[in-house]
Amino acid sequence: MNRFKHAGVIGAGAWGTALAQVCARAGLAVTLQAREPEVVESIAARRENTLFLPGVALEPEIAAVADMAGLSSCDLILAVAPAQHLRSALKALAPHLRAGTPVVLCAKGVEQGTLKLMTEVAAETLPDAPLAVLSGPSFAGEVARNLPTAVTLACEDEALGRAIAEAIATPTFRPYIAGDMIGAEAGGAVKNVLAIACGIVEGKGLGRSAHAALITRGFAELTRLAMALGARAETVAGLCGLGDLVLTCSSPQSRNMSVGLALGGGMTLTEALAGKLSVAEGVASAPAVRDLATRLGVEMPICQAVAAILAGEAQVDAAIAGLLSRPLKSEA
Ligand SMILES: NC(=O)c1ccc[n+]([C@@H]2O[C@H](COP(=O)([O-])OP(=O)(O)OC[C@H]3O[C@@H](n4cnc5c(N)ncnc54)[C@H](O)[C@@H]3O)[C@@H](O)[C@H]2O)c1
Ligand SMILES: O=P(O)(O)OC[C@H](O)CO
Repeated sequence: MNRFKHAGVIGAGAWGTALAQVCARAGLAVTLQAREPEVVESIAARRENTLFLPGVALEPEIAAVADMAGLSSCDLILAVAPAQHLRSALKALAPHLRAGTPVVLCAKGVEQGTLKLMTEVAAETLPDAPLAVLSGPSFAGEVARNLPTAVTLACEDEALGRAIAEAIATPTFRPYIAGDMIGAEAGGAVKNVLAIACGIVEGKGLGRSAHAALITRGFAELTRLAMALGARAETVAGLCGLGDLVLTCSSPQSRNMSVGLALGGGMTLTEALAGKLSVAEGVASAPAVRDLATRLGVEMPICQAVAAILAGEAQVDAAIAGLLSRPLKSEA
């Protein structure tokens, strides 16, 4: 029997809307909180999120609300606001959260300034809420259309992790349970920065060999940072780390890879982001990942190069030359 009956989803971007679809298909009542009035209106009037997930017919169980107060009767919350806005979203939720309600963190990023992971942000804003992390290779459009997807559902409380996974699983959406929340969130945050690098490689036409080298050496960076943060190696080798890195570095469907493609093709960052409503988390997380690596003494040359390019401190060609001319070293 499902322990949960009513899911509240914070953030009606593409991923929040896709996860609302998953929860509805899993048999839960769903309230989707949207920041934009036009999203609430389009879902109510047309059963479609015309702003962030156009063309997908939404399940009848999904109700959209503007105010966090609309989530007060939910017994499970999925927090899907972008990483840089998670703190303000959870602060707004706090007065309406029922005691003991688990909060599943679904954003992939590191908070700028504080350099905090999403679990740290949530622990500060909702100190009493049980937390879990949902992360893995999953394009919103594919999940919303019911294509097969597997993700990591990480929770320190194994029984709670299992209960959440059972509540949201469907025949096409398969959460694998893990105990390592840090590994799950570190993988998702760093892969976005690496996807920008992969986009640059593609945009510059550097070839499949360079692409494979970048994914592999990028994974080494991701693993080093995650381990320094306290993650377990087997978590980052799973769906939320390696799996998501492979997906995001392999398809222009990725917003992060698209930014890299534009930069590699000669656009400035401003040009690459112009007119985009959707979020490319790696752009905001790159400087935070770089600063976190410096603080922890972790070598992350690819992420550092991406941060320097995004900040206008390095040109693309010079950054690539810099990476290729690093002293030869042991692969391990
Ligand atoms: N789209 C995907 O395929 C996908 C898949 C997995 C994880 N994610 C992650 O989910 C998170 C949300 O991404 P998305 O794709 O749903 O977003 P999106 O790009 O589709 O939409 C942008 C979102 O940002 C919100 N937003 C903009 N300004 C804001 C502000 N000032 N305060 C609060 N919210 C604001 C909007 O309301 C909207 O929900 C990100 O961390 C992303 O990495 C996305
Ligand atoms: O479109 P992106 O680059 O934000 O990637 C979406 C998901 O994180 C892929 O798992």
